[in-house]
Amino acid sequence: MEQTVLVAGLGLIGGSLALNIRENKQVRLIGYDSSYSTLEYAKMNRIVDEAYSDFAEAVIQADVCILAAPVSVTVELIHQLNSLTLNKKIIVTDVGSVKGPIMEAANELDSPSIAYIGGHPMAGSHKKGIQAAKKHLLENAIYVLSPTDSASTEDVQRLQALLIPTNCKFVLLDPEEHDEMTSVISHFPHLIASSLVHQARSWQKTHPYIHKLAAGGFRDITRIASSNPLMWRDIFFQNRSKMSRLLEDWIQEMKHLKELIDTGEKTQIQQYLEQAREYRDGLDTRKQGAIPSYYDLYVDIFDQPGAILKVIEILANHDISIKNIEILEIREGITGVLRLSFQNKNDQELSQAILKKNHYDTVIEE
Ligand SMILES: NC(=O)C1=CN([C@@H]2O[C@H](COP(=O)(O)OP(=O)(O)OC[C@H]3O[C@@H](n4cnc5c(N)ncnc54)[C@H](O)[C@@H]3O)[C@@H](O)[C@H]2O)C=CC1
Ligand SMILES: O=C(O)C(=O)Cc1ccc(O)cc1
Repeated sequence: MEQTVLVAGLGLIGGSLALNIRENKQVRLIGYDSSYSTLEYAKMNRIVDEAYSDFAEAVIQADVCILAAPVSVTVELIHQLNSLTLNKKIIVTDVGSVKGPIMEAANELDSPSIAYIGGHPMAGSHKKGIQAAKKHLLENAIYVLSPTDSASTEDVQRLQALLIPTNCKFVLLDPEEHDEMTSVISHFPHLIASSLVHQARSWQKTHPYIHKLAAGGFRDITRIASSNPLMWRDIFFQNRSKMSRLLEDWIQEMKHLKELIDTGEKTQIQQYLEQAREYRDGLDTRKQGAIPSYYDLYVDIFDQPGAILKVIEILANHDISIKNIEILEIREGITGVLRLSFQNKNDQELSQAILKKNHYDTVIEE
């Protein structure tokens, strides 16, 4: 049976979902966005069958609607749904990073035609827009679903069936629980990453070359500070009370650390670091969470012109796609290390075997 699926908001996440859903030949895929250039891109690249700049016109045709706009816009679109006359049943879901305000609006929907299922794929990237959309973006990621009372088990199963090509893993969660957890492991770390960058930036006035010294650690911990500022501003304010509470806790924690440093409490500082290391090492880094983890392979290379290109070329010749490349500790005249990240274990192990055959020293950290 053919069904019409609407993706409302064709950016990084909406576009990536569309690239998966269009695999299903039983689906007529339509898109809505406020940006004409996005709609044009989606049509030209056959990401959607039809493109609309009017939400109402698009949604009345849909059997399933995926709201993939910023969280505050998603709330507005849900309010808009309440003023429309829908003459057939529709499953509505969203992908918003904060669930509270969205589910509040969804619970106020009074049309009996709407089955609302909150959603949040726990993967993404620092990029934005449809040009950054990728079919494999959500591979192995946790996909949180929060069905309202308006949605039956069959509705949830229908939505899951539509999202099968993404290869994500579904988890049912209460919205409040979701927002508390994501505030800790996703939203708050973004604020801290940005604050660390600001700290380095202000020290640059004293030490103009400070950025040249920034090694792997600083780059790792601040990677997410390169994310989309508009989206994160929206997330912080939509999850404002939880962010404020975490900031309060953090300030107390920093005061405590300052005291330990000022009074020379070496044992306590060491314990603090040991406890953090133990917990961090215990996290299953191979399973995708809010921060996608990749399968890394470390390759020793010599600092010669073209050394990096050679490694990439070898893997490209075997059609292996590298998700991230980082150069660690390259110094003139000595061996350097290349960290290659892959999307899955198979690519990681295959690359190791191929590079070994080509006489490279490689390591996979367990
Ligand atoms: N970026 C990420 O890593 C993740 C984002 N999310 C959530 O996904 C949602 C979308 O985020 P992204 O795709 O990253 O953002 P994006 O900026 O790439 O895409 C947002 C899209 O919504 C459109 N849009 C904005 N205002 C609109 C309006 N009034 N009407 C119609 N369309 C409008 C934009 O033109 C754009 O195409 C957000 O709610 C975000 O919280 C969820 C998981 C990961
Ligand atoms: O790229 C990263 O590290 C992310 O943090 C991606 C991300 C961004 C927003 C979400 O709601 C979920 C995941």
